[in-house]
Amino acid sequence: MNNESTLLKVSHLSASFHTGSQQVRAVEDVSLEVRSGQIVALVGESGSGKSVTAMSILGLLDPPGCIDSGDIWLHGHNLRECSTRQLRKLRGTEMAVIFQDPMNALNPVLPVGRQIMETIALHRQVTGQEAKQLAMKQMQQAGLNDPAQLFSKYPFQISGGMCQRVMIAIALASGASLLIADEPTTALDVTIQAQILTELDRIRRANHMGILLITHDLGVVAELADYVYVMKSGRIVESGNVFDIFSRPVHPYTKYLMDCR
Ligand SMILES: Nc1ncnc2c1ncn2[C@@H]1O[C@H](COP(=O)(O)OP(=O)(O)OP(=O)(O)O)[C@@H](O)[C@H]1O
Ligand code: NI
Repeated sequence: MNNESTLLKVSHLSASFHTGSQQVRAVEDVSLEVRSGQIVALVGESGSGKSVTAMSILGLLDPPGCIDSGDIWLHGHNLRECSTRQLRKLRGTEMAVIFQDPMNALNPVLPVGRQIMETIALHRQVTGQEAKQLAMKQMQQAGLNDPAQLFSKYPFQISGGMCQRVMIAIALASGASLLIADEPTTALDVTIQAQILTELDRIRRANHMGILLITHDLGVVAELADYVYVMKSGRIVESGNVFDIFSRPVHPYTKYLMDCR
């Protein structure tokens, strides 16, 4: 996996929240890399800055949050120099995101099949009929076995696990090479969690996607991740390939995390 190309490179990223006269640093000098086909885990206690890191990469960190310094490169794009409009375009084509709460991430008043079709129509010249066929194909790819039946359902009519699969289908339909998954299974039933994670593992192999996986669950990290970054109080305190991190954690905080398993 070492000779895979670097997809995402974050260097010396700092971000903070400005409220009144106060400035609170949420992310401090974070550097990380994701390669094609790799699952890279970002772990750490609640409030350590994992989501702020993810939102910064996605260009979705809204005021009072802001990036103070650092560089974010995706493919050849310097994301820090992109306009809001360019970033939105990249989110539909180069990078995709799935969140903890898939039901809220979807548009509540649009059938799920349409939402996948819209993504397809964004960057492919296809007829409505072709877009529909492609959407159904992506649904199948994301493990939704009866796409024809699901196509016209609204998000509230299907389960959380299915909503997350729809989000995955949208990510696949976008052709994104980077997927950012922020606690993608936390809100789901335990059995469904495993299925969704297996799905992520499968699509990174099949589609050669790079995945930045934010999770609290070290069991998941051990099973899926190739590389791990450990965050504490906004900083990366340890990183390494998953085998090294688990067999000989160096930083006391990493040891502590391991003991909490
Ligand atoms: N909307 C906000 N306003 C002010 N400060 C915020 C806001 N969101 C986050 N922060 C600050 O940023 C820090 C990092 O938050 P972040 O959401 O990245 O943590 P996290 O590692 O994702 O935690 P969790 O595991 O609970 O999701 C928080 O401790 C908090 O101080
Ligand atoms: Ni978070």
